[in-house]
Amino acid sequence: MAAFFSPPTSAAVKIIAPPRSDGSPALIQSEQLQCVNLKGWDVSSTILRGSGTTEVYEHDPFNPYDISNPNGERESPQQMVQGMQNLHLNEYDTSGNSVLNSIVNNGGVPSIGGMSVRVNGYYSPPLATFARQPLNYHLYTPQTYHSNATKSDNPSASFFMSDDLRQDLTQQSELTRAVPTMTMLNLPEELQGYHTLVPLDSTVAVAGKERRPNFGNWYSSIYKATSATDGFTYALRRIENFRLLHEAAFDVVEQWSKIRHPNIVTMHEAFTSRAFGDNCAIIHYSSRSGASLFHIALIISYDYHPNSMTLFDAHLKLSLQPQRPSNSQPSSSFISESVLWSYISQIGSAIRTAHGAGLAIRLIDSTKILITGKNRVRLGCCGTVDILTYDTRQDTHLLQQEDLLQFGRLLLALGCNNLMAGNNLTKSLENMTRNYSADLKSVIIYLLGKPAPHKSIDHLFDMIGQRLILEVDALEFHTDRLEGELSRELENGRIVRLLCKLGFINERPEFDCDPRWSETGDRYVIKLFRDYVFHQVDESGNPVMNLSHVLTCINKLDAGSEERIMLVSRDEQSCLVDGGTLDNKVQQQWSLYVM
Ligand SMILES: Nc1ncnc2c1ncn2[C@@H]1O[C@H](COP(=O)(O)OP(=O)(O)OP(=O)(O)O)[C@@H](O)[C@H]1O
Repeated sequence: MAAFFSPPTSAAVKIIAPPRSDGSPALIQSEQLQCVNLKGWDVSSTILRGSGTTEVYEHDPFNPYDISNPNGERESPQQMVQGMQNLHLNEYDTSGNSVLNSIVNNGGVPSIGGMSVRVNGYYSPPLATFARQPLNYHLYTPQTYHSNATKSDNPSASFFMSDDLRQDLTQQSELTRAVPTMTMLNLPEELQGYHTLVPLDSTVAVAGKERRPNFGNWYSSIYKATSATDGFTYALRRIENFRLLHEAAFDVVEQWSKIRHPNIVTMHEAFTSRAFGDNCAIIHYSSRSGASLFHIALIISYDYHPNSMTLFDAHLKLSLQPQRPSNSQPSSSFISESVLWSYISQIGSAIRTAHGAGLAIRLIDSTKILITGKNRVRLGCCGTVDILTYDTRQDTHLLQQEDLLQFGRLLLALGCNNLMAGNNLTKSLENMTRNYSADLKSVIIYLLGKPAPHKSIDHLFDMIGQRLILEVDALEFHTDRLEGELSRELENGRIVRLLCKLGFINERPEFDCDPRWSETGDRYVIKLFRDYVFHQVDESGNPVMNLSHVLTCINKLDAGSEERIMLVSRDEQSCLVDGGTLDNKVQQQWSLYVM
């Protein structure tokens, strides 16, 4: 609990009566005090102002913050400042002098980070348990990232993460929690510890649609599934009618699952299953039982990246569509050079890691590379071909050379916006010359060159070093942006915590009949504050639903703003002006009843 909620703040409680109609300070009579029913207030530090200022100290034995003695006597301001000597307002300051220094430097008025803070006896010696006060926590985190959202467009927008990021994250979270619909029948309920299977491939989801082998000669499909073991969501690739002749084919799983790379979709495990009841019977040979008939599927589990799309879908699909009428929008457009360089460095880096581990990707294809964020790509099914072709083992060096060729073909297809670009190399390279730099063309020519001992992915990185610097810069800008977004959410977390505290305190049903509860003391002010924030009405009596007002009020409350607000009782018979002390009241009430 303590990790989530902040300790008391140091602002003093101050109640100031509204001025008279002629502007002169109000005189508070004892009858008026009765009218707002001060019984039960924490008045130990209450200052009532007006002509003939009255100070009232009433000891509350149940209030841990009340520092007055039972006779109602309290410390003088000098004693209070002396009490401060034991304090560290900044809990991270180990010098022991931070508060004293700030008092001295501010002419006797304590200040933190340039802001004056009012000090009362809450921090005096009898309450040593409240000595550590991380007040910095209550200061605003300034926005560090300047987004396009301007306050004038929508004042509350600056409090929240940007719309595009929120939309992305919401969609991802929604897709992660998606459950199968009625049209997704015939899926196993349980599959070796995975459940709630949802097809990710449209060809599986649409029943009766004609299918073609889509993974070499195999039929493949992919499902989102939840693991019963760890509760995480995974992508299960299913290769239909797979014949596992050697258990050793799965050895490669161990190698691939160890590879953690930001541009490789991590493999977790592989197994065979009959749960799908694959409709082609196959012969399964086992040395112990001999040949047998099984309907078996190979299942490989990978990290699930919600809302991802393949490079093919993103860039090449439209180019395959029949020509549209001339007056319609162009069906495809060329990828910008910077995006292509970004793909080169990301995919190149993934290949480099795999080759460094003695592995080969073996399938660098636009339909198997996922875009999982803005220009963020990941190789999607590393290791699957290794399992499928275990029986026809090949030299790793040759396979790695083949990776480079496939990489070159992919770049050519993306650059020419044509899946078949590799079929006419000369024309495709001419195309590239027209649209892209000579450097890019050289990279593609290098990758498409004949396999040779010196040809390697490392050499490719020697060629593109300069471009990598730009990629690193772009990544760092992106990190800055995300950190900026995160700092906004930090503020929102703070607001939610405060709202939770208000919710816990306001109108607790168990005290409903107790007049000393919500209609008295700090609770009453907190209740009126809640009305002030949420239940205002306009001149026509319609509710004011102004989110900015709510956020501003809650932020001011949390920061202990000195601003004074008029709180009016529901019967409009009494009103209070609170001078920025609500944060203490909320904290005290919260601590009294919850901690
Ligand atoms: N690990 C994954 N996490 C999340 N989604 C994935 C993952 N792997 C694939 N997908 C999604 O599943 C869909 C189908 O993937 P698949 O590999 O079958 O490619 P495809 O586009 O259907 O190609 P093909 O025409 O060869 O079937 C793709 O749109 C892809 O975005």
